[in-house]
Amino acid sequence: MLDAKTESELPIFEAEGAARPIHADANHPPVPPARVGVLVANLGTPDGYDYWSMRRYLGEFLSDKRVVDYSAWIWQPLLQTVILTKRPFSSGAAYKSIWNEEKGESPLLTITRAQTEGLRARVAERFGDDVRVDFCMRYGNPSTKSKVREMIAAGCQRILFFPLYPQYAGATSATANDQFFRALMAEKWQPAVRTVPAYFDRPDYIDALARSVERAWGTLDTPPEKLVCSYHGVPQRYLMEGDPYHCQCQKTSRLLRERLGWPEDRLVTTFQSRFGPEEWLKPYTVEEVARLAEQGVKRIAVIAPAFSADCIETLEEINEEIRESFEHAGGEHFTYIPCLNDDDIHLEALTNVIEDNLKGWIAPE
Ligand SMILES: C=CC1=C(C)c2cc3[nH]c(cc4nc(cc5[nH]c(cc1n2)c(C)c5CCC(=O)O)C(CCC(=O)O)=C4C)c(C)c3C=C
Ligand SMILES: [Fe+2]
Ligand SMILES: [Fe+2]
Repeated sequence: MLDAKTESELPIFEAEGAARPIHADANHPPVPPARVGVLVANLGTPDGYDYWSMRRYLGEFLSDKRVVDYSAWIWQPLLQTVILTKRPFSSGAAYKSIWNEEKGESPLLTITRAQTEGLRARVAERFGDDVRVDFCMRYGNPSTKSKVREMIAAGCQRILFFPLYPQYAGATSATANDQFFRALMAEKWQPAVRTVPAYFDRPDYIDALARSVERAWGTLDTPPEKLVCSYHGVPQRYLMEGDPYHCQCQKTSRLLRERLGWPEDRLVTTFQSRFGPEEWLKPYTVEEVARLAEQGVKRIAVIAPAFSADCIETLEEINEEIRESFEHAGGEHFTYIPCLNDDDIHLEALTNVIEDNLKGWIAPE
């Protein structure tokens, strides 16, 4: 008979599938059957919109050097005294206006959970029960660390980590990956891992975006004159330092326009959510929609292709502040096109991304 130690070292993927579970005894911990994990990650969100929840969340977020890369000697005193004294109030009020009161959480969390449930069902259809799908957040809860730990405890000896950002940015995809690797540092049994790259140029993802535009157009008697593609901004300097986010946003817009069969001037690419005194990627959405209105454009639609789920930046900033800027400058009809969220066509595209990235680890049934 094999002793327990030898048995735990058995190859994990035997020809016929997962290894047998090993039950605990006094000299050995339990070892569940081997599985594959898919861990979806989004940005994060505060636990509440009160001052201290907001301060904790913004403090964690804005202390991330991938997000704000100033020297800690200069940045931390400013952050801890000025910014974290004021911003939790203004951001808290913005979160309050969009909060999912029924569930006691932000829309980003509600939608990310719904996306995960949809992905779990689709992945189970394609791969059976050997793949576990869950989600985590880069900042706040559920934390990346807690979910990595759960996956390992559930027997995931291979983990596919999937930051849900169509375009790569150091401030989003890279920091999510950093946090994933940090979580692995705390584990005795480190699984084999892969990270999913940006997926903005996949035809199935572009098709999902295009269909959401066509759906919005179908609900309107008169079509908008312009579609504004508003991406979350980053400092212009990050582009100059090699971050490809700007180029991937521009390409997303081009591919979307080509898929829609539109002329160049019907779609405008802009960047939103500027923070701090530095110059960010331009044109700024809030200024550009006002400029369009001043030039006589009466009807626009705005879509936010950098966000896989609606959140404060879309529901509050675009649909309230940016709408106001357009209307104040003389615009008459503003349509906000929701993010792809848990739409079937989006989840199908994301499941395809997962399937492609699981190749060589596990095959569809
Ligand atoms: C300060 C610098 C920031 C950079 C750089 C940045 C990049 C960036 N962010 C997203 C996606 C999201 N950001 C969200 C909220 C948010 N972002 C910043 C700052 C930067 N983001 C702040 C301070 C906040 C909090 C809200 C506020 O106080 O204004 C969110 C929404 C989270 C939610 O719970 O709803 C998302 C999503 C991308 C894609 C990106 C760069 C590519
Ligand atoms: Fe942001
Ligand atoms: Fe570029």
